[in-house]
This record gives sequence, structure tokens and C-alpha cells, in this order.
Amino acid sequence: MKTHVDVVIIGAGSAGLAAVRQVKKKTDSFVLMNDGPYGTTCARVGCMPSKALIEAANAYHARHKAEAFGIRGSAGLSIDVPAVLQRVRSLRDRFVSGVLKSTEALGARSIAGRARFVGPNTVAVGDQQFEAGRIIIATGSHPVVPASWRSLGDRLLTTDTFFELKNLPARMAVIGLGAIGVEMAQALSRLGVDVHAFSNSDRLAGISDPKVAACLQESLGSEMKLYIGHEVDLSATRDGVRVQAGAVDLEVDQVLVAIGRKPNLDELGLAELDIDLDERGMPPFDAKTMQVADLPIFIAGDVNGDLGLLHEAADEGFIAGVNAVSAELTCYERRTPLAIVFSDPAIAAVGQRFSSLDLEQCLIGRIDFARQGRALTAQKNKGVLRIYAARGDARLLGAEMCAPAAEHLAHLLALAIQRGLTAHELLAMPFYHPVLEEGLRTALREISKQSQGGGGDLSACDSFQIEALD
Ligand SMILES: Cc1cc2nc3c(=O)[nH]c(=O)nc-3n(C[C@H](O)[C@H](O)[C@H](O)COP(=O)(O)OP(=O)(O)OC[C@H]3O[C@@H](n4cnc5c(N)ncnc54)[C@H](O)[C@@H]3O)c2cc1C
Ligand SMILES: NC(=O)c1ccc[n+]([C@@H]2O[C@H](COP(=O)([O-])OP(=O)(O)OC[C@H]3O[C@@H](n4cnc5c(N)ncnc54)[C@H](O)[C@@H]3O)[C@@H](O)[C@H]2O)c1
Repeated sequence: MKTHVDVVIIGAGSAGLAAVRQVKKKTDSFVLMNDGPYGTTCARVGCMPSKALIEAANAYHARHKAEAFGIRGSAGLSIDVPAVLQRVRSLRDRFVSGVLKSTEALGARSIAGRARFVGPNTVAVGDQQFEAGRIIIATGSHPVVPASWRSLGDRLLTTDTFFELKNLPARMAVIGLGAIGVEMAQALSRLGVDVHAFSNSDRLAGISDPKVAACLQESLGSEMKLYIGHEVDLSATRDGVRVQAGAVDLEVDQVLVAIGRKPNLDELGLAELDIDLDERGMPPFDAKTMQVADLPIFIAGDVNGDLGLLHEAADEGFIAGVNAVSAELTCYERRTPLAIVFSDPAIAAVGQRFSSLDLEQCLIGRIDFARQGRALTAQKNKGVLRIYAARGDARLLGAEMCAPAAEHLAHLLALAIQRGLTAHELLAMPFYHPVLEEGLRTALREISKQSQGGGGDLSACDSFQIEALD
């Protein structure tokens, strides 16, 4: 027997829960289905535990700056790794418990179990079937692990399993240096693990600007062994894992695999929907409405394979939720692209990436933080930021950076880009002294100098070329 509901939401992650919040404003006739652990990828095994680990690693790493500040005794500091990992789990549990309250409050409308389509508008979970007016797919993604590596058992970790470790091994390989690999490899190294980090491409953490990429590569290479540009082969040894890549052949205790995430679509029964999937098996959808083809179905969050970030998953869940309970679909303008990787120096990309620019039509301004006054005072004078603007009117297009305070500088630039500001207009804003944002101003002035129509910068002067003042 089928139960009829207005809306079925599949997946109780950040996207699914954002959708529920909108759906329940308009109807009580909905069910939320979730397979596996509740609590969201972000809170359970993603953004939050990884940031808790990174904070501990950075706090310990700060001892290397102590002597230069005139602080003595730092050589006596030691790290209690099991305590670090326990704190990560405690914080994780706290974040997860906050999420669980929202699913528990749904009572019988929250159903645990693997959902799959058994008809174009019917979803089965366990032995129940729900026929729905609208369906929202928000099933997230999972870490990619090649089949031939699975026999390594618990010597192979992903971020799904890593945070359960009670201690860290002496030697680890991190395979893949996207956002996850870079964040985790640096944190592990700073916690005292001998890290060997591998990537088959030189586009680390998604950075496409060669000047920024060079800075990132140098910075990571100073803290771990980096092997870039070769396919990796893993095999079991008596006590660990053999890692081969090009001429490199070494043994580690465990490997963390971070070579990307794949949408959770495979067992969803999409064949029932009678739509053409692309070569990756992805259904067509509109990123402004989240509608799949012309069906009463919406797809939000990591599962659509598009943006893979928490704030985007939440936005997409919102859009899908609103549209699932409306007679007319609303098209939403999406926000300026913003991606941040929490390494040190941090990495960020805002707006258009270097790789998508028409370089003939664009002006580039740059700041190297090596001599920037405020960065020097904090021993954070490492990093490069490059801003891109349109050649005609100096309208800001985007930026990539590996820089101190990148998370904050990137937000400021995102605001300016989303508002359609030019470099001149942003220069007309106040810049306090001494702040890292003065570095941003240096890069903006470089653009302003190359373009027509400057004069927005009140001081209208060049940099002082004096460390203490710029
Ligand atoms: C280590 C790590 C660090 C990250 N750090 C950041 C960060 O700093 N900033 C940032 O913006 N993003 C970060 N992300 C990405 C961010 O976590 C994701 O983009 C976001 O959590 C995706 O949310 P979602 O709702 O799409 O998926 P999820 O939260 O994974 O929710 C999907 C849910 O659907 C369930 N499900 C799957 N299949 C079915 C089915 N057939 N039936 C029923 N239920 C099903 C799943 O079990 C899951 O509960 C990180 C990710 C990882 C892994
Ligand atoms: N701070 C953040 O915002 C944050 C943090 C973590 C994760 N995330 C999100 O999580 C998602 C997944 O992240 P990810 O880092 O796993 O994936 P990714 O796709 O961003 O990066 C994977 C990297 O692995 C490399 N790679 C692929 N196959 C390989 C192989 N066989 N051997 C060696 N290297 C290989 C790729 O070249 C790429 O650089 C992304 O969408 C990301 O945006 C975001």
C-alpha cells in the first residue's frame, strides 16, 4: 500500500534539513528519509571535526614562533595526541547533538532507511512506499576509494573513518591534495606525524593561478614530503602500506585517501525517472531552481556534483524546499563563488578563478605578504594574493590567494564582487592601519594604476614602500 504525501525529502544532511525547514512552513504532509548515521556530513565527519583537528595542530605548531617572539621554554612542550583526538570527538558530538534535535522533532515524519525510486513519483524505504507530489534528492556524497585499495582494510582511512582513531601512527601517506588532503596533511604533520603527501595533479586545493600555486606548494613542501604528478599505487606490506608513485617507493603505517567525493546516486533507482543521465551518471538540473529536467523532482547539495560546499548545500536545500511547496518555480540568483581551505597560510578563491579568465581582457594586482607590516609583526609574512579585474573599467572579477587571514580577505572581496564594485570603488573604502587588509589595498592599487578612471582612492598615492606603513 502506498501512502500519499506532498513532499518526500531523501537525505537528512545540511541540504535535506534546509529543505525541510522550508517545506514545513507550508505543509505537514512530508517525510524525511535518511540512510546511515544522522547528524550531517559537515558536523559528523566533515567541516567541523576537521577544523577542530586543525585548530589543535596550529596551536601546537605556534611553538615554533615562540623563540623569535622572545618567549622561552617552548622546546619543553609536548602533544598528547589521544587527548587531541578525544577533544575533536567531544566537539563533534556536541555539534551532532544540535543537529539531531531537529530530526528528532519530526517524530514519525522522519524515517530511517535507504530510499530508492520505485516509480517516477514513488519512493520506497524498507517495506513502505510513499507517493509524493514533489521529491527532493539530497543524498550527499561519499569518499572515492578505488576498489583495488579496499583490501588494505583499516590501514586505509578516509575522513569517514579518520576521526574515530584513538591515536595517530608515526608515518602516514595522504593521497590527493584537494581541500581535504591539504587541510588534513598539514594538520597531521603539525601534530607530529611524518606525512608523505601525493597528488596526481599540480592543481593543489583547486588553486589555478600559477603564482599562488607556487606559494602554496612551497609552503606545504616546507612541512611535509610532497610528491606531485604521478599516479599512486598502494599495496599491503607486513605491517603497513607500500606507496609507489613514479620513482617514489616507500612504506607508511596508514594512508588517508582524499581523492575526491562521489555523489550518492548509484542505488537510488534513477532509471525509474526516464531521464537521460550524462557521462558521469548525473541527471540534468537547473542550478537556479534545483529542478531535475522538467520533473517534480529537485536535487540539492553534494549529490548534484556541482559545488560541494556547506553554504551551497544549505542554499540549494532552501531553493529546493521553497520550490517543492510552490505552484510556480522561483529562480534564485546564486551567490558569488567562494571557497576557503583552512591551511596555514589559508587558501581561498573568490569569483572567477584564474583558469577561467580571458587574460587579454583582464588586469591583475598582487601582494606578496613577505614584507607586509602587520604580517611581519605576527610572523605571518608568508603568502601571495592576486586580484583579477576587467581591463575596461577595473570591475572586480575574482581572486585567488594563499595568504594570512585569507578567510577574511576573501569574504571582503566576495562582498565587493557581488556588489559589482570596481577596484577604484573598493579603494575608496577606509583601510585601518596596521591591518592585513592593507595588503589587499596594495593589490587593488596595482590594478587602479593600470586602468583608466582611477581616483577613488582618497589618498591617491603610491604605497609608502616602507614596511611599517604598508
Ligand atoms: C572532511 C571534510 C571537510 C569539509 N570541510 C568543509 C568546509 O570547511 N567548508 C565547507 O563549506 N564544506 C566543507 N565540506 C563539504 C561539506 O561538508 C558538504 O558540502 C556538505 O556537508 C554536503 O551536505 P549534503 O546535505 O549535500 O550531504 P550530507 O550531509 O552528506 O547528507 C546526505 C545524507 O543523505 C543520506 N543518504 C544517502 N543516500 C541515501 C539514500 N539512498 N536514502 C536515504 N538517505 C540517504 C546520507 O547518509 C546523509 O545522511 C567538507 C567535507 C568533508 C568530507
Ligand atoms: N575547506 C573546505 O571548504 C573544504 C574542506 C574539505 C572538503 N571540502 C569539499 O569536499 C569535497 C571533496 O574534497 P576532496 O579534497 O576529497 O576532493 P577534490 O576533488 O577537491 O580533490 C581531490 C584531489 O585528489 C587528486 N587525485 C585524484 N585522484 C588521485 C589519485 N589516484 N592519486 C593522487 N591524487 C589524486 C586530484 O588531482 C585532486 O587534486 C570538495 O567538494 C571540497 O570542496 C571543502
